[in-house]
Amino acid sequence: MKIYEKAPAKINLLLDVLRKREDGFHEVEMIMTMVDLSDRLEMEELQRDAIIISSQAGYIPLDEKNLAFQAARLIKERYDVKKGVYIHLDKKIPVAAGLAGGSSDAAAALRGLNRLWQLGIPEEELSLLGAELGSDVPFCVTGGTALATGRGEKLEPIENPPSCWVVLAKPPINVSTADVYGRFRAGAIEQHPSLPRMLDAIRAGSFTGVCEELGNVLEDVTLRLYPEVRMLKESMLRLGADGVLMSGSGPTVFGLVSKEAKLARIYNGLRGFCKEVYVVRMLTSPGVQS
Ligand SMILES: C[C@@](CO)(OP(=O)(O)O)[C@H](O)COP(=O)(O)OP(=O)(O)OC[C@H]1O[C@@H](n2ccc(N)nc2=O)[C@H](O)[C@@H]1O
Ligand SMILES: Nc1ncnc2c1ncn2[C@@H]1O[C@H](COP(=O)(O)OP(=O)(O)O)[C@@H](O)[C@H]1O
Repeated sequence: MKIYEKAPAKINLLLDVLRKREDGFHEVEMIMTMVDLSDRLEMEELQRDAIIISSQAGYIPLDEKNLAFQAARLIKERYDVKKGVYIHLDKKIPVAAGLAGGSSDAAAALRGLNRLWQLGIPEEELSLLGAELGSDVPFCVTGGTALATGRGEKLEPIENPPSCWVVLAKPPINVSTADVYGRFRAGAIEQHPSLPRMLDAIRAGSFTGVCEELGNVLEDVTLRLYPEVRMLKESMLRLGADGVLMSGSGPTVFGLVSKEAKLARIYNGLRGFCKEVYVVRMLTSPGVQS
């Protein structure tokens, strides 16, 4: 039997870092939501005890470093599954981009293998398993829109933000999440984003409010290291995006746009100097709906 599972990219509408913890991770407050730019996983049961990963993308690991491999190994070990699986990853999400592509693949593998092997694992338990693979994996398991705290694994579902267009642009640099957190200095942040105001804007369904409250303290590190990310933000705003922010640790910049008529100008303007530009919708169907 073959099954398919979609693995959408996430964006952080708000990302605040509160402090560094004893375990080396950072305590965060984030508002995360999904966008309609997705990898697709094809999963097929193998009678022999093996995990085999393939992908059309030449630039990701296909061995045990692959997060989908790690998800399959974890679920097999934890639920004593003797069968194997062949997973093909059709990658569309740019890698090491701040869009949680690897984490979403891991989450999709957990959801898919739960179905393929008929394990009946409840979503909360899948989410806990996901936390063993990475801080962003639990959110990718549940999807929707959520307030994420702790190191990102504690989730509270919230209403979806007002639906809009999302323009994503990834400059040709690879950013390491560990490196960005490693360079982050809380004392250097002059103004933290306001979580209560962002939550109010989302609850009120105010697109303008959401655009005004966008904020990510990790920009302080990544924009200093890579001035081209700052330039990209400025260009997107100049071209007419309503609100602009870097996603996660970067380097992808996203622009929220309410009017379809503005998209061509923004896309064409960005494509003049940035090869990877995507125009997608915010994914507002799953999760809690206002
Ligand atoms: C910044 C964010 C925002 O959503 O996303 P990305 O830019 O990676 O997409 C996340 O916090 C990234 O989550 P994720 O990519 O799952 O990170 P993990 O694999 O758990 O951790 C990678 C490394 O980042 C650092 N890390 C991660 C999360 C956190 N709350 N504090 C940290 O200090 C640690 O050094 C850790 O070793
Ligand atoms: N299935 C996967 N897809 C993409 N990257 C993966 C995958 N499995 C492991 N990786 C590795 O994870 C790292 C981070 O990738 P990704 O999740 O795309 O970035 P980010 O956390 O910035 O959104 C990359 O260095 C990549 O080699």
